[in-house]
Amino acid sequence: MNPRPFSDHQRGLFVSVDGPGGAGKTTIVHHLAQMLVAEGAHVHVTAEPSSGPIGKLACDLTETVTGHALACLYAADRYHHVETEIKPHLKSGHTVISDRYIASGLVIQRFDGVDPAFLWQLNEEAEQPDLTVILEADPKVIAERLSERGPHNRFQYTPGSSQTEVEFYRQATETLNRAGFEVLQVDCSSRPPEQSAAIIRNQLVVLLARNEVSS
Ligand SMILES: Nc1ncnc2c1ncn2[C@@H]1O[C@H](COP(=O)(O)OP(=O)(O)OP(=O)(O)O)[C@@H](O)[C@H]1O
Ligand SMILES: Cc1cn([C@H]2C[C@H](O)[C@@H](COP(=O)(O)O)O2)c(=O)[nH]c1=O
Repeated sequence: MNPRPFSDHQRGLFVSVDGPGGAGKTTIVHHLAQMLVAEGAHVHVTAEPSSGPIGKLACDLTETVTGHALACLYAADRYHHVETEIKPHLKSGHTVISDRYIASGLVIQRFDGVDPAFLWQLNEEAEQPDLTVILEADPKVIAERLSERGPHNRFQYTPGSSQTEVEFYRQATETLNRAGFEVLQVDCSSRPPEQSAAIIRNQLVVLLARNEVSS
């Protein structure tokens, strides 16, 4: 068994982490990055909305623009993010971890009533991650985490939003599975974030081993 599985690969792995508001995406991404760096990986942590021009615009407009227009803006940011930040880092051997990616695009704009089929059409040509992580959690647990931490955006203010979002993520996961994405569902209701990160890390080791066998 290779003791430093992440240290000697030409192209890095692309991992996305999505899930309902307050599930723990940012916290788990932080632990995962620390874990991979400790094992010799070059890691680039990124997020959506991206820090690029379209991401900044989307961020500025999220409270005032709704529905299809906002969905298009987030999808545009995603395609630009892939070309200008994600692919260049993958090419230089970084493992890229994105805090939110396609699954968020399939879920969040549904709160504004956008049809999931439209959201899929907008997003289906974006780069497929090597691993798409979907955090799952009991809606009651994440509603409590959200109220302790405080909501980050208008989608998290509505009572019952956690319950609705968990269901939207379930449907998005089905769509991604049907489209052939490598999806890992991690229930983070009662696990400490370090353990959720370790589950993701272990799946990446499996993927690296699989890639070695097939190359
Ligand atoms: N087991 C756990 N796993 C992850 N986060 C947890 C856990 N228990 C408590 N938390 C806390 O939940 C809160 C929400 O976490 P975080 O901000 O990482 O979520 P998020 O999914 O990135 O949220 P958002 O969608 O609003 O960006 C944080 O205060 C975090 O410390
Ligand atoms: C990727 C994506 C993001 N959003 C919105 C939702 C929030 O306003 C921010 C994300 O901030 P957080 O701290 O990670 O919760 O971006 C969106 O509406 N649609 C998307 O596809």
